[in-house]
Amino acid sequence: MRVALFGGSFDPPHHGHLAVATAAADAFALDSVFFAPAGRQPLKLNGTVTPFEDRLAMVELACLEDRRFTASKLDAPRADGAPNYTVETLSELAQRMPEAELFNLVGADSFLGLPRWHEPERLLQLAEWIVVSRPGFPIASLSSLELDAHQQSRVHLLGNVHDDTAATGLRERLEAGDPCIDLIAPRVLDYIQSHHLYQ
Ligand SMILES: Nc1ncnc2c1ncn2[C@@H]1O[C@H](COP(=O)(O)OP(=O)(O)OP(=O)(O)O)[C@@H](O)[C@H]1O
Ligand SMILES: O=C(O)c1ccc[n+]([C@@H]2O[C@H](COP(=O)([O-])O)[C@@H](O)[C@H]2O)c1
Repeated sequence: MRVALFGGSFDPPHHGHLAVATAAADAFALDSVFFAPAGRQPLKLNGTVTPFEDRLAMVELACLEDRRFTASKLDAPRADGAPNYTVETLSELAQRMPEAELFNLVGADSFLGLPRWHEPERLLQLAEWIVVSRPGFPIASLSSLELDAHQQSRVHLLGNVHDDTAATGLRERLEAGDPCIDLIAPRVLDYIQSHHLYQ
């Protein structure tokens, strides 16, 4: 089994997320991509616009778009209110699936923040990383991270995604009454409308 963890706020899940997961699954022959909404993102402790339960429900609907995609509660809010550190999430996944080849899937913008993540060296040991291009965050800029040769061998760059969808812009457009039909999966859009999110 080749399995990727794909963490994010998913507020809401959008076309960019699906493009990233599809490109990674195709290029790396992934059997499963686990979309894991973050309960408390360690670098965004002020929280998300939308409660975890709604983000998880939207991710479950978005994951119906491809049979390789699965919604995961691995990053559900912790009982003690602690942040969801990816190093802990990947360790948990490795324990649950000891036979799996593990990948961590991120966009180039997230990867540029790696030095500020909890235990970056261990993060690169626990999984191979798939880093996907995002407009405005050129793959070339990733060389500024100064990884050693072994770490570099654990990081795979995927430069064929050019999708400029971002959740922040979508939230603004939804709030203004634009349904963003081409950028959000129809089932997710139905959920947003029936639960009066982003109004
Ligand atoms: N259009 C995109 N292209 C490439 N990667 C993306 C894209 N959208 C999101 N990602 C990646 O998906 C993961 C989860 O992203 P997240 O849920 O925070 O969405 P976002 O659109 O970046 O949200 P926001 O605008 O609120 O910051 C991150 O690793 C991010 O880099
Ligand atoms: O573990 C950390 O220190 C850490 C720091 C920043 C981001 N992350 C995770 O990276 C994923 C993408 O986050 P973001 O906000 O960059 O889209 C999400 O699952 C976060 O929980 C994790």
